Amino acid sequence: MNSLIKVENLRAVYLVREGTIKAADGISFDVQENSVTAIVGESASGKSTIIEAMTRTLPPNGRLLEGKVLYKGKDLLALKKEEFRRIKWKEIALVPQAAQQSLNPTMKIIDHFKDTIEAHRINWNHDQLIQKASEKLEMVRLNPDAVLCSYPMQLSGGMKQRVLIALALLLDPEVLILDEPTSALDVLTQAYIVQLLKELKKKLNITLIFVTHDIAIAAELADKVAVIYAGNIVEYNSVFRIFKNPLHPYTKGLLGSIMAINADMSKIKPIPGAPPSLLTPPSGCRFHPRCEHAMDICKKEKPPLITVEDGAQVACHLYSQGGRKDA
Ligand SMILES: Nc1ncnc2c1ncn2[C@@H]1O[C@H](COP(=O)(O)OP(=O)(O)OP(=O)(O)O)[C@@H](O)[C@H]1O
Repeated sequence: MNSLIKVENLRAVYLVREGTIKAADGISFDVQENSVTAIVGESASGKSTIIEAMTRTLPPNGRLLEGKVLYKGKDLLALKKEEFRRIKWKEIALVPQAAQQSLNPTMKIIDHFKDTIEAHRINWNHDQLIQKASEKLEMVRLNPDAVLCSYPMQLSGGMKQRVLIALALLLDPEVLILDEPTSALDVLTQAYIVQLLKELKKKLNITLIFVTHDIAIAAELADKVAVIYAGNIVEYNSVFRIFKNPLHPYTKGLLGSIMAINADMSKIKPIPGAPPSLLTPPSGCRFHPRCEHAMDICKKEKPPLITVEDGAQVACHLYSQGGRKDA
């Protein structure tokens, strides 16, 4: 498989009254063609910032300090606005976090499809639009006859999320990026959306990148998982190895916390402490204050993301300094 997207040293911050929030601090990862990549981490770890920086959708107080997002050899972050607009949606589509709220309550669903083609200067006539919109709605198992003439408030949360996925698929993108596609949905609807994304991936041979705070959803859907902690990727590994043989102490902690849902409560092993403030993150490895294996070097030097075995990548001095690897 080829690398379709290569993210290199992405650094993004937010300017706030108190200072600078270092939300994405040197993010690098490759996305293979036709693969599913999950970006996983706790709330406020910087997952959305990575997606927003990659898709040039940072809010007004966000600043991209450096980095590249290479897509088919072009740096998306260096493209002129017009050139980027041509790629966005037609080749790379985004369903942002909480996008359901972006559906205009006064517009029928058909008008949202119409707006999308107008925004991207596509000249379909009304019949073509209905045909394409219906095709995409059927793909997400919605009845076009009922949905196209509905207002958003007439649809459930799960239906709205499926409408958003259908809208994102309208121009047949090669890459679909979804930020928390299952949050704010009940457990059964979450499972339904995950199943649907699996089917779409198979049917359309599309490349998926999605953000979730739920590692169980990543396990279900992803081929590769990027584990984020406090604005850094601490581990980038195949989903199989993340679960079978996680490398980073933080990944192990995350896995310990999902055990609690499925198994014996006495096996809960929460990670001690709390995630740091990204205004004043810890020196060296940002995880060191919570890590039971922290060494002197961890307080001083940020560990680089290194490739260890079978393409697995980890940012931890236990691996880069030849220390204990059985942490
Ligand atoms: N517009 C903003 N202005 C200031 N700080 C922000 C802004 N957006 C995000 N942040 C801060 O940046 C950090 C990373 O936020 P981000 O939304 O990327 O995390 P996340 O992992 O996606 O969280 P969640 O799962 O809760 O959505 C957090 O500390 C957050 O409070």
